[in-house]
Amino acid sequence: MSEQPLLEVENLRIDLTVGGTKFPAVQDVSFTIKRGETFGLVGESGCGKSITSLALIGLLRHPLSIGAGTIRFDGREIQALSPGEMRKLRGDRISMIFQEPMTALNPLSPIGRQIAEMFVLHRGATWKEAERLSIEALANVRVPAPERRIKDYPHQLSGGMRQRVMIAIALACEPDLLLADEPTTALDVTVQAEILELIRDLSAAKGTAVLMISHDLGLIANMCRRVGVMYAGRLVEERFATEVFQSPSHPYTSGLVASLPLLGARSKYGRQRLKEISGVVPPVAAFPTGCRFNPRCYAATEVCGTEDPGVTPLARGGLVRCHHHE
Ligand SMILES: Nc1ncnc2c1ncn2[C@@H]1O[C@H](COP(=O)(O)OP(=O)(O)OP(=O)(O)O)[C@@H](O)[C@H]1O
Repeated sequence: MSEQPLLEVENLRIDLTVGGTKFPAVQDVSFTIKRGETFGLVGESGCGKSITSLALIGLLRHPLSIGAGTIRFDGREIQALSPGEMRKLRGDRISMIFQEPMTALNPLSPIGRQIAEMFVLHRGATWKEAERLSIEALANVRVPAPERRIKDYPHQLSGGMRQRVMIAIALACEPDLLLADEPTTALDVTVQAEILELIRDLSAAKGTAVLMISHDLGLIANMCRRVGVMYAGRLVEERFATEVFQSPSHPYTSGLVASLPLLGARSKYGRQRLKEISGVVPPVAAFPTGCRFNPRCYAATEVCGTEDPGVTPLARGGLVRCHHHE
């Protein structure tokens, strides 16, 4: 395993332009992902997880843009890549799966053809070879009778099967990094578990690094080695997944832990089970001064409303952004 991280995000800022004014929707976000590592971004809706992942693959569009910071993939700065190089990177080395596969699949094309296209376009396979490879790819994502299924159109499949097809397409070219943004949110619980297991097994078998995004800390902690907790565009804590549960440092993380059905009782701050964090994530243009979590924080003092806490490294690795962390 090479020492250099596969992905390095350094002080990323993403601006949201509204009426000529730029607001930092994401600010000072830094994290790294090593080859083969699973890293999760967690936080409530609107914290900036999705736009962070879009920035990594050059897919931010107006009114959003990268305002500052660097993103390096395998040592290369992605902001310096031409649109053509970026497209190639997306097809060959970084791929994505989303919450709703229907938006990514072509409704008018049989699924076998859509998988085969990946092998033809990115691997130079002939259509004949590509058909064989697509049957293999469907078998790998545990789709039964793949030689018959390749002729199906997306609407003929269940949500879980469509997500398997998306995973087959995403992993067809054996990418180094898979971005998975809420890949199971639209599925029912049993199917959700199967899909997560599939992502975990396939990425482990191929050594694919995964950036998993979810609002569900339980899911992220189960799937990922390290976890970044985002709140209002900032990374407020970054830890090994196991430590997030055992000793959350940021009150927001503690709130997320306390709101989990089975683990709530263990949280340092939330003794009650299923304790909710009161309030909502503010809109980008109304982020509070000081610590952005301070209006919702039970531990907030005067300084939290006036001064940005900055980042503190934690003794056992990781970091926290809080004036009163423990
Ligand atoms: N195209 C856009 N135009 C205006 N604001 C946007 C746009 N896309 C995202 N935002 C805003 O940027 C912030 C971060 O959005 P983002 O989608 O990254 O959040 P998230 O944490 O992934 O939540 P979700 O799970 O709901 O997608 C939100 O306040 C959102 O409203």
